[in-house]
This record gives sequence, structure tokens and C-alpha cells, in this order.
Amino acid sequence: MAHKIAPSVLSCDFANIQRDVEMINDGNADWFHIDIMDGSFVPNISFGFPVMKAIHKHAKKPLDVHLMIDNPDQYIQDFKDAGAEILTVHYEACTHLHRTIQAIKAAGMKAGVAINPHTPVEVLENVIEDIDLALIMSVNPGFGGQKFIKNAIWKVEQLSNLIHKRGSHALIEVDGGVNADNAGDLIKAGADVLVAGSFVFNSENPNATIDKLKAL
Ligand SMILES: O=C(CO)[C@H](O)[C@H](O)COP(=O)(O)O
Repeated sequence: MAHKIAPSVLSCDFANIQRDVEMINDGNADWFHIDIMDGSFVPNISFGFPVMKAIHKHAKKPLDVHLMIDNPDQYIQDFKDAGAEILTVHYEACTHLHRTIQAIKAAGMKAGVAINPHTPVEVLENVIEDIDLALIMSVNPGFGGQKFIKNAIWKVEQLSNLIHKRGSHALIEVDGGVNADNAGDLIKAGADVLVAGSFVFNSENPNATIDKLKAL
């Protein structure tokens, strides 16, 4: 399966959201990556439901929503109503992770679990057959534009082995500092979905940059 590119809307021009969403609609990106930050789980606040609904209104591609929030269970139905197709929670933010995954699926969404750079891949062993997506963070979550942590490549390899061993259908997504210098190694290691924020939106021609990442 060819890898997917999910531009992170966090790096778009928020004064021109509709323009940027339509630009992504017109290009070859696969998903919109939506970063929700609560100022508690991570030291930053991004945006909430009104902005997400505005993006959903114009988006012609699935919304891949990454929750960097405490107590995600509280908001599962709200994210479904705001247009999430894939809803990813952090392993580190969930006390009853299996229950949270079931609740996401029961609400009619695909379920993802993200792990921080210091969290070992093994924590996914007991849910790998239940999830649709596993997200390896390649920066500490909270901000766009950070430097890629190389250890993520090794974690992708480990996760790919685990997925094959267990016959899971989970996709491997990588998020943080992704660019043309590391994307090839990530794909070779087994990544299925690359999130890219600043590399795409800070470039002169974002859709040409997406094509460059897709061609690797
Ligand atoms: O989850 C995130 C930050 O927590 C962002 O999706 C990520 O940082 C993407 O931005 P960039 O490609 O600029 O690193």
C-alpha cells in the first residue's frame, strides 16, 4: 500500500483556513491532520470544536484527529459530531485505554493510539489488534516546527514487527519534524502515514511539497 500524507492544519494560516483547506483538497494529500491541545496534557492550546467544524465544512478528505488532551473519554461523541473520522488518543492520557478504544469505535470512528517519544512500543501489545492506527510521536507533543527525534525510526520498525506478528491491520503514523530528509527512512521502516506541518505549510508550494513526500 502506498503511504499516505496528512498535512497538519496546526501550521496553516488561521486567518485563511478555508483557502488552506481548499488548497489541500485540490492536491494529493490523503487526510487532514487535526491537532487538539488542551494546555494540560501538553503545554500549549491549539483550537477546539468551532474551528474543527469550520475545517470539516470545507474538507473533502478524512479528518484524522490527534487528541493531546487529558480525559479524552469526556469528548468522544463531540469529536464525532465535529467530523472526526479517525480519533487518536494518547496512551499516556488514558487510564482505561481499552475502554476508550471501544468507545471511539462504538461512536462510529476509527480508533488510534499515540505514544510519546519516551514511551516504548511494547505498551501497545495488548491493544494492537483492537486499533486502526498507531501513532509514533517523533517530537514531544505540543508544538509544530520541532526537530525530528531519530529514535522514532527504530520504533516504527519495532511496531511494524509487532503488527505483522499479531496480524493487526493497524496503520503506522509518524508525527513531528517529518521532512524530505527523514521521510524515506520512515517509509522504509514501515510507516504508512506521514504527518507534516511546517515542512508543508512553510514551503513555497505546499502541494508540490506533498507530492515530493508522496513520491519517496
Ligand atoms: O502533533 C503535533 C505537535 O504536537 C504536530 O502534528 C506536529 O508537530 C506537526 O508539525 P511539524 O511537522 O511542524 O513538526
